[in-house]
Amino acid sequence: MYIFNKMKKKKNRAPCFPLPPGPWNLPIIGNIHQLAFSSSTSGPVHRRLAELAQHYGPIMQLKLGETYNVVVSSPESARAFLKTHDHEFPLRPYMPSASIIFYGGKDIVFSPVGDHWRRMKKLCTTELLSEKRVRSLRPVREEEVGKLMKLIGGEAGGGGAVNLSRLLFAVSNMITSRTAFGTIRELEGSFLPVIHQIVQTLGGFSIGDIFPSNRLLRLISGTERHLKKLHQEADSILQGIIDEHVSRKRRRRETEDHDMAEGAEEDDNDDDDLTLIHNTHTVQDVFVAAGDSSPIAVEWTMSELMKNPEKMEKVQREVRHFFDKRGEGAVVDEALLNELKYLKSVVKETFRLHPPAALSLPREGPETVVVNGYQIPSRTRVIVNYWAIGRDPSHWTQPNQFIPERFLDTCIDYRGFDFQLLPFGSGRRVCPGMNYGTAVVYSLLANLLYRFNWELPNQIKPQDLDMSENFGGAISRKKNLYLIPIPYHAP
Ligand code: HEM
Repeated sequence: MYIFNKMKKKKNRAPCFPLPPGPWNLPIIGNIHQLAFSSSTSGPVHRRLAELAQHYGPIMQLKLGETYNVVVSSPESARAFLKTHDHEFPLRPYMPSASIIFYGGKDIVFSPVGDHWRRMKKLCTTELLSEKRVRSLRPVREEEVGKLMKLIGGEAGGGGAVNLSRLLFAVSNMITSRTAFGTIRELEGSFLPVIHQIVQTLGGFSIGDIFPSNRLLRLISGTERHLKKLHQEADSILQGIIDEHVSRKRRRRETEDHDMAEGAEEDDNDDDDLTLIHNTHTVQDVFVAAGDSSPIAVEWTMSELMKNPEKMEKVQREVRHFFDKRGEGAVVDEALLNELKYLKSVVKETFRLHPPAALSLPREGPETVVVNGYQIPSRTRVIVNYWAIGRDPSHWTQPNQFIPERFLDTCIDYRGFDFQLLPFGSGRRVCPGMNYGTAVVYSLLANLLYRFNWELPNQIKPQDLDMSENFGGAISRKKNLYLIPIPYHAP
């Protein structure tokens, strides 16, 4: 509060407006202790922030180390920051972890809104990840998901449990690999663990990120060394893949030129080449953003369905009835999944309860801004708690219960226009990978539900399934989900 008050005295201010309310803070550490030791429920940061917001309100100030933060926790306040005042918060704060890992913040995620960001985002939304492009990648998804179903079918013979979490992460990265490089890379052993660790560091609450000016702290705590190592590993693997890809393309072009010189017809079917991008920043963004979020969404959906067997039965009935009409054991045709209303509601309900990105990445404005009657000083980090918004009791009845039916008679969607459901964010920094991410989620789920029945191992009762969360850039299950597949329409 002391420093916030000091900021109030600065010249560039709106003196008639108060700062947002917030808990009292200690010198140096600020409110870190309130995040570390909250009163009732213990748990990851997004839960603690939601708990504090119940006391201090949906626009709440927090000082964390050297940083000034405003946490936004209701649909109305999210609308104010992400729509009305969106343009006034164009910057990303300096976060040493992101700067080390993401090439000094030159990528889409960490660069400020400006010409460079606009060019990259346009490339993503209109070309690389557009609806048309995502549709054209359907055969890749269907093939990889098909392989996974065969693998699970093979395992099912033994009657044991499969580590569904691990399989989902692996297949999602296979799909991304083929999408990005046009080929499958052996990623599981080397690259995926590095990407996974990178995602975990991106919560924005590491010691280095809340004391950004204190390099000594980063050196003593070893975080700088750890981050540099992660960056070097990811960069050298990516560079190797990209170099190999570029030379493969060059060789192909030379062969084509040679063939044409010999009189053969030009093969203009460049769609065969699914390659998206040729620079390490963007490729790393794609792997970090795409790699974890889609499998996490499927992992949570399967967990909720296992916990709620009657919902599982209902969604399986819908998927099976729909595809069985097309012949027993039919191919799960992705193009038709849009017609499955209950499956769609199940996915929305999972995004509401378990948004893979529980908190937005922080943004800040160069000027002091007044939002909903509060003064937000320049350079304050604005963090939106998407997790808390999805459970806001003034918008959702029985907010902590898994009730997909609530979406059957509404047109509330997750595309960023309904502020009570923001798993992909909203406004200018909305997720450009939404079409790609949801296509993978629907394809995986429909197949898992159509082809297998599922049981919990070790006589675990549905109500006892552990739903603990990990905190990081994406909120996955703390413990891997193990399930026993029972073939139904197994391939
Ligand atoms: C289920 C899947 C996904 C979910 C739930 C998700 C969620 C999000 C959210 C909430 C944001 C905004 C974060 C904020 O407010 O600061 C975001 C941003 C972003 N996402 Fe996704 N995402 C998913 C899949 C993907 C995929 C597949 C890609 C790329 C292939 C992707 C690329 C990005 C990028 C580049 C940004 C940064 C945009 C910017 O800062 O301008 N996402 N995502």
